[in-house]
Amino acid sequence: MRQVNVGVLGFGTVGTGVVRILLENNHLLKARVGAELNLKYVADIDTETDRGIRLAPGVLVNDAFKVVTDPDIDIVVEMIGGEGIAKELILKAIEGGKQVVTANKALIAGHGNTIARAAAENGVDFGYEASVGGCMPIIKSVRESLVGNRIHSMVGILNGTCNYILTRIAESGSTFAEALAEAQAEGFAEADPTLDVEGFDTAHKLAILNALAYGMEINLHDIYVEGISGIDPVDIAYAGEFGYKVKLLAIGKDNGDSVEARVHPTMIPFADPLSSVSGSLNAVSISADAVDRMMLYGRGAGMMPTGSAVVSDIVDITRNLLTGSVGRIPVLSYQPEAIHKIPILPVDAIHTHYYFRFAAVDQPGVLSKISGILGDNGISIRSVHQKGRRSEGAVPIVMLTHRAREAAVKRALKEIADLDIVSDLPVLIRIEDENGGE
Ligand SMILES: NC(=O)C1=CN([C@@H]2O[C@H](COP(=O)(O)OP(=O)(O)OC[C@H]3O[C@@H](n4cnc5c(N)ncnc54)[C@H](OP(=O)(O)O)[C@@H]3O)[C@@H](O)[C@H]2O)C=CC1
Ligand SMILES: N[C@@H](CC=O)C(=O)O
Ligand code: NA
Repeated sequence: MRQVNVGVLGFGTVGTGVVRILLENNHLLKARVGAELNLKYVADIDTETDRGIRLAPGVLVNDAFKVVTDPDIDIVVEMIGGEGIAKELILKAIEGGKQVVTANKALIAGHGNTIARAAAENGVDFGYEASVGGCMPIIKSVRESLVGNRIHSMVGILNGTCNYILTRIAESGSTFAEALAEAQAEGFAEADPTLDVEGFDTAHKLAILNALAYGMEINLHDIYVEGISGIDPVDIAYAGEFGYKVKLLAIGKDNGDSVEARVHPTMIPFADPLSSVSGSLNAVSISADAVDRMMLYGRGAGMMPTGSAVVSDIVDITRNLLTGSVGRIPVLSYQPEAIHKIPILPVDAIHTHYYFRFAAVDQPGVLSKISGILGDNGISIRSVHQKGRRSEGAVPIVMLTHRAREAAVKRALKEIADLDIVSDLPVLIRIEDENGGE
């Protein structure tokens, strides 16, 4: 039986999950793959910490470069993270003709075009299923299962940490800080958790999905990103009164000549299946011409779910090695010469529904002034709700709108914020609701 030598770089949360699956399910993998997946090296700068796994003598090393330059290594599994040494190691491995697997979405979102070109030039496979949606086979679905479809849109919950935090605030009354600390303790969060809570991790994943779905170069720079750190629990509570949940969504849509790409807290109706995705779970709803709608759901973060996706790439690549079919599936889903720069629609040009909350002085005429400004900017109000007094002298006024253009909304909110009768900056949360009226 052929032996395929695997070297794992980084023995942290995900690296440990990968090693556990490779060792504990070794017989199962052998029976399914028809090859021996031999864990030749695990490299980590910390070789002292006990990860609860017994490795054979000589397997644990502290120099990742020793692994990528070892002529016997067939597959390098980069589990270090970040855009520094990880990029150097991956490119060195590819240039040395090794197959590479990673879960590093920050690196792919920032340098995926270069890495994909290097992989094609060197005739190697580059697997990154774990980089989006953890264990959910979203990369495989877009690249392979939906290959015959024109994809209209992808709307997803792609960050386990944010979804965990929003769920804990809504359902257990936890504070933001408590919920984040729990997510970190579970191993969901990035080494720098601002990547999670400010929406950048979700944007990394959306940049990857848009490239795969639309044949565009990976473009992180033009994605509109707003995280959850500014979310006030009161808006989560009001959302519930209107039949909405607040989720951090990644939204990618084909608009013909351009692509919509945005990440922001969004209100979605209880009837939308995404609204019941809780905790660290992820889900993506895809709309495409042949399949109509398809949804994927599963654990988006954590040691074993993410490890599962990494092992699926190791196995795909091993099968390609065994059958001489490396390079069968283009790294970025399209043939390199068919990948183009496609513009991302500026967020000011989008049309959607909105939730606003104003802190207004409790006096006659306030409502008519606010609604007058909205009307002058062509924004049609769906409903208005005056809530109980929240702070001394200020009354929360909550409004839901029909579909409006973002540029007009921002202009109107600026005019309203400048009124003497309005204290605090108005709160804006976008709504994705097919039944929200035109
Ligand atoms: N955690 C999750 O649920 C998910 C993570 N990912 C991605 O997976 C990757 C790994 O994440 P995660 O496992 O959480 O991160 P961890 O921080 O838990 O693991 C990274 C490991 O790499 C080690 N390391 C750092 N520098 C080197 C080096 N030069 N050589 C060898 N080892 C090194 C770190 O050691 P030390 O701690 O001492 O610095 C640490 O043990 C990231 O790209 C992340 O974005 C993707 C999906 C889910
Ligand atoms: N930090 C990420 C890990 C998986 O990609 C998350 O919370 O989803
Ligand atoms: Na995945």
